[in-house]
Amino acid sequence: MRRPIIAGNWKMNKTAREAAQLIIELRDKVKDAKCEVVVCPPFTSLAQVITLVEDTNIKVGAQNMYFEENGAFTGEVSPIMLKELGVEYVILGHSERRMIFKEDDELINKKVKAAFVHGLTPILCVGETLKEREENRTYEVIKEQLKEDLDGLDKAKVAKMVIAYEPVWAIGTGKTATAEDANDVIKFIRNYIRENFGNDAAEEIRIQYGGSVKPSTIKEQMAQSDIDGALVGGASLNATEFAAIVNYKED
Ligand SMILES: O=C[C@H](O)COP(=O)(O)O
Repeated sequence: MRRPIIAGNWKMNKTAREAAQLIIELRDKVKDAKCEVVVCPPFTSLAQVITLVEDTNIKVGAQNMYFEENGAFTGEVSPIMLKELGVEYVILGHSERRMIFKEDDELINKKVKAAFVHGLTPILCVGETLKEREENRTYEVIKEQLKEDLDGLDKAKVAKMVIAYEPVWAIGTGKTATAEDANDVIKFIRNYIRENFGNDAAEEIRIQYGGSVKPSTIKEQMAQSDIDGALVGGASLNATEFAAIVNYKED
C-alpha cells in the first residue's frame, strides 16, 4: 500500500523570515496528517526550516541541485550540501527548470542519479505543454521524458523515487486537469515503470499530480486509483490552504 505524499513547492517565494513564519504556522495545522508532508523552500531558507521542523512530521525537500559534488560551478548547490543540512527530497526536472533554464533530459538524468548516490529522494517532474496536448502528443512526450530521465537506473531506485505528473498548461494557471485525465496519464506512467522496471517498482513508486491543486480539488484527485499525492505550488504558500490540502478527507 503506497503512502500518499503531498509536497509544497514554494518556488522563488518567501524570504528567510517569511519562511520561518509560514513553517511555524504550518507545523501545528498538519501534525495529524495521514499523508507524508514535505515542504520545498528556497535554498536560502532550507537550514532554518529544517531546524524548525525537528520533531514534527514535516520533511524538507530542495527545489533543484547540480549533479557534481563540488567545484567551480558558480551559483550551484550540490547534493552533498543538501544532504548534510538534512534535506530528504529534491525536485528535479520541474517544467520551469526545463523551459526557463533550458535543462535537458541528459542533465536531469545526471541529477536524478546524483540524488540517489547521496541518499536524496528525487521528485522527478514530467508533463506536456498545451501545444503538445493539443497535438495529441501527451503520452509520446511523457514516454520520452521518462526514457531519458530514468536511463541507467535500477528498479530498486525507481521504486523509491517520486514522479510528479505536471501538465505545463495547468501550472499556476488555475486550470487543473480533470481528476480522471490526470489519473489516466499517471496510470500510463505506472505502466511505463512496470514494463521497464518490473511490477514491484510500479506498485511501490509514488506518482503525484501537480498543477493548480487547491483544497477544493484534492479530495477528488486523491480518490483516483493511481494518484498518490500532489505537488502543490501557489496554494502551499499559505499555511491554512496547504494544511487543508494535506488534511484532505477520504470518503
Ligand atoms: O511544483 C508545483 C507546480 O508547478 C504546481 O504549481 P501550482 O500549484 O501553482 O499550479
